[in-house]
Amino acid sequence: MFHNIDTNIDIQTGKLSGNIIESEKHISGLKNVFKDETARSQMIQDTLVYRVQMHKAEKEGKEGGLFFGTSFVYPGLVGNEYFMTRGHFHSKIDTAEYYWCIEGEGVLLLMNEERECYVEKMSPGSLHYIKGRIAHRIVNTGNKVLAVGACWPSDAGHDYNSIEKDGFPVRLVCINGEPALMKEESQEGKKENEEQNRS
Ligand SMILES: O=P(O)(O)OC[C@H]1O[C@](O)(CO)[C@@H](O)[C@@H]1O
Ligand SMILES: [Fe+2]
Repeated sequence: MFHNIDTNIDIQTGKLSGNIIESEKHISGLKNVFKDETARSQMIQDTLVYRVQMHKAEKEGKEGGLFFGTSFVYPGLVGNEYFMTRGHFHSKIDTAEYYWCIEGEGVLLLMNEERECYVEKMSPGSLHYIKGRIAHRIVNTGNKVLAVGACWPSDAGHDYNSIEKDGFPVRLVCINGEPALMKEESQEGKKENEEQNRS
């Protein structure tokens, strides 16, 4: 009658234990993700930037299944840019995802296929519905771990290619100890500037 539970979540910290899969991203695995690649390459390469824990779900990768996990983004900077996840669109582009902040302070950076960005503040209890066709990246702007729960269709997949190619045009940087949004110059703006410099 009673079904055995194979996994538990610590609801204070988001930590999963039991039947789980864990992965870690260190500074060494985040080449070209941050703006200041020189700063990244000069850091201690095994510095942990984020860890993801996921429940090993039965219908892994199959239509109809769900994934559930917690991402832990550690506090830190690469140059003046806050530690963050790589960010991705879903391979099955229309699939959505829920995020909720468990502890810490941060920003959810969102981007549509036209590379237009918007942000949502993350603080304990904030709930974030990420619609399909929206790339998402978690940024830790605080000084302790940022733990974020997530639930998404298990056949959604991760598309990192478009992010690797062009990145997000908005970055979260630390200016005078405070988080600030830094917008990358648009291609048109760049061209205009180059033309002005030439004349
Ligand atoms: O895959 P990224 O962009 O490195 O983000 C970290 C993780 O956060 C999640 O969105 C939720 O845990 C995973 O799908 C993803 O692997
Ligand atoms: Fe996702």
